[in-house]
Amino acid sequence: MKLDPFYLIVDSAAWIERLVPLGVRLVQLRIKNLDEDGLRAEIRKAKALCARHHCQLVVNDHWRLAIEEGCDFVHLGQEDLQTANLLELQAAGIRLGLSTHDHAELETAMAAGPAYVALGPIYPTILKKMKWAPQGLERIRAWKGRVAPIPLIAIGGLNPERLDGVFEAGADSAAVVTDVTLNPDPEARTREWIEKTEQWR
Ligand SMILES: Cc1ncc(COP(=O)(O)OP(=O)(O)O)c(N)n1
Ligand SMILES: Cc1nc(C(=O)O)sc1CCOP(=O)(O)O
Ligand SMILES: [Mg+2]
Repeated sequence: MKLDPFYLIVDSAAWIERLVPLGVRLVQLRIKNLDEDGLRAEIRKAKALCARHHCQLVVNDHWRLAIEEGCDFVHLGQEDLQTANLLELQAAGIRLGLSTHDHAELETAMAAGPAYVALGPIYPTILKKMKWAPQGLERIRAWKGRVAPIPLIAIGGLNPERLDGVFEAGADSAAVVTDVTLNPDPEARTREWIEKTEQWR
């Protein structure tokens, strides 16, 4: 499976409405702290927008709502994996993206039959506190050897200047939050990411 090399992660359908029409082809809806009705409405809106703009939607964490809303891709971390029902996800035909941060997590992820594996944080991230030190580019190379032909996503502290290194080390896609959403001009930054990743598309 080929994934787009630019993987945008946002925390609302409003962001999707704003940025996906610019040509984003892979987006994750990552919402924390919203009640079930609110989440369902966000997922529904995101799904409709993504369908309209030919963009692959990945729902973070909320796998049961993703099934109920007819979504086809879910991202789970290792803690999420402990409570998710993989058989239910499989029966619903949902593809699974999984986070990894060390070798033990990589073994767990590979055993779950993922559609992609994410490795992070490659560089320091300001989005959330993490217990792992930055992985660095060599770690991408090591992960690639274990994960291929399953796509490998790099995440954490990425920006357009860091993309050459990340892709040369073997990542298939680069995931980003704050470099776009905290940028003074998110639309211009999104266009920059799309252009910069064109050579790997
Ligand atoms: C592409 C991608 N990679 C990693 C993560 C992190 O997932 P997780 O460890 O479950 O942490 P939260 O994002 O849920 O805080 C991700 N969401 N996407
Ligand atoms: C959500 C997330 N997961 C990570 C992991 O390593 O699993 S790093 C990360 C934050 C990514 O945000 P930014 O692009 O702003 O650094
Ligand atoms: Mg999670």
